Amino acid sequence: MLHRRLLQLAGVVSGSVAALAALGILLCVLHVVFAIYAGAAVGAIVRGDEQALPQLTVLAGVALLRALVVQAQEPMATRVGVRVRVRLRARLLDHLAAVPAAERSSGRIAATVLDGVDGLDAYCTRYLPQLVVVLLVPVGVVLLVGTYSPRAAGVLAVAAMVAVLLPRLGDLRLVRHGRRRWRQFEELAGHYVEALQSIPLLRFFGASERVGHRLATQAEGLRTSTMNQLRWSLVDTGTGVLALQVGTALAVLAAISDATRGALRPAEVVTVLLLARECFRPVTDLARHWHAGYLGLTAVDGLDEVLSARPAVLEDGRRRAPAPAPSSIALVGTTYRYPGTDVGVTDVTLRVPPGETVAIVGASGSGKSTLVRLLERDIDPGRGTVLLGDVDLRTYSRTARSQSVVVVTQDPVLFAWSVRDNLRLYRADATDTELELAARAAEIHDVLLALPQGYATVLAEDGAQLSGGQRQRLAIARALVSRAPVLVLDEVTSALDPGTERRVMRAVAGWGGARTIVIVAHRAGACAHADRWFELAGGRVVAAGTGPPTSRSLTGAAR
Ligand SMILES: Nc1ncnc2c1ncn2[C@@H]1O[C@H](COP(=O)(O)OP(=O)(O)OP(=O)(O)O)[C@@H](O)[C@H]1O
Repeated sequence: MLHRRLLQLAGVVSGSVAALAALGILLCVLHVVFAIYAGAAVGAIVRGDEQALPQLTVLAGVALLRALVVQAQEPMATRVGVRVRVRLRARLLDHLAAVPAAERSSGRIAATVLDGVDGLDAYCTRYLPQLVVVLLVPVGVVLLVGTYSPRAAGVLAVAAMVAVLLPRLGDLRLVRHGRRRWRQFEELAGHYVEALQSIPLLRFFGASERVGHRLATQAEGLRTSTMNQLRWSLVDTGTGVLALQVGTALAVLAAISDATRGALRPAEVVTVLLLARECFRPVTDLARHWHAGYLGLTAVDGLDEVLSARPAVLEDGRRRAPAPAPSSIALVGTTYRYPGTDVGVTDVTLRVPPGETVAIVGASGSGKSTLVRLLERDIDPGRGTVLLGDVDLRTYSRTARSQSVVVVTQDPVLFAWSVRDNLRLYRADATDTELELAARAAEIHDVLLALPQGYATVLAEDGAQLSGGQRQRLAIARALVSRAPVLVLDEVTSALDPGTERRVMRAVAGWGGARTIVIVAHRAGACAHADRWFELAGGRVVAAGTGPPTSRSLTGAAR
């Protein structure tokens, strides 16, 4: 079954498929030559003819060649498969990078990027070349058998058509239901990942049993639909195999009856038998490859969904140099609405002069995080502009932007790398001394030293062996190591006690002498060093002032 969209997705190289098909056809030709010589050799042996020896030598040669072709087929298919997978995964990951984190589901994406792409590989490198072989070889073999026994050829032709076409009737149904099964699989994968990531939380709230039951019900649904699929698929394969066995038996019977009438030499019955097998071998191989490649067909919707996901920002900025330090950052008449809603931020204008520290305060849901997402260009404003160093943020390339603006959130991502490598995320060339200075400023140095291998300790996934406050301080140190002229700190001290919060933020303000700092905070301790402040409410700037935010604006924020 050909699927145009799947071929486009794989960017499948027709030359590679043709080469794989050519090897398949060559293998069949060798089988046919073997069948012809085997019949002749049997005849010669029965007659006691001295021709038997050269014919047996040819047979040995053909068998050797066949082994060589089989040896060449597998590595070639693997190479083409690797190309298809690498190319498609690169496209998928490129698209995913542009999709805002909030709109991604890790489990579903993992299912598509891993299993879906693997299925596509099997479809392109196994099923498609074999389809070409099936379209050509059985026809050729039937014509050849016709030169020995037209009746046997007639039987073979009918049986081959049944073996090829009958299962294809069920294929459409299989693919339709397979796509539904794939959806179930993606959803289950998504829920599994979500549950795995929150096991401690689920236990804490006593919800693990409930979630376990829900997953079990979903898994049972997937099992039922998989078994249904398998049943249909077995019927498919069964009809094909039946046609094949009956066809071979009838063809041989027809050849034997020709031989008894003297229309065929007895040894040639052996040739017809071997050729009949060769007529059906590509068909059984196709059925085998269909089952491997069928996953790719069912995953097409998931692959399409990732590739057609609308990127939140169009990355076409050409400015390659990061903004100079210090740089201003500003929002000018900026409005952003979340798709399908009327919430976000409205007509926000605020300017953070070079080297200044500005605090953004506001009640929960007032638009602070939305503003941060605009500053890091996770989203683009519907109206207005974000300016970095008086230049539109959109004109910076992704790399230049990430070297210019570093955002730290209250729940930072840490990698299962060594502490040192985590600290060097933004600057691979930072020296050990620079790492230590930043860690001391963020008051995390002693904690890191106390780890089993100090700074060389490899963190657990997402820094799981650290407390919330320690993770936040490590992320602050990491941001300090960077040379980004703008730091955006989004409630980065929410897990620290008031004393530590004050000290760390004082060190950050002192450290960032030439840096522009935007602090999003609910507490006075986090913004005690601010040069000016803005208060948001309902997505708009409702108050502003110089110095740290007033307790009134902070209390308003806490309301
Ligand atoms: N992905 C989203 N899709 C739709 N609406 C959203 C999304 N994220 C935020 N919102 C809405 O946009 C508004 C502003 O949210 P935002 O997260 O910016 O507030 P916030 O001030 O950062 O809140 P908090 O202090 O609780 O983090 C809220 O009404 C929120 O419900």
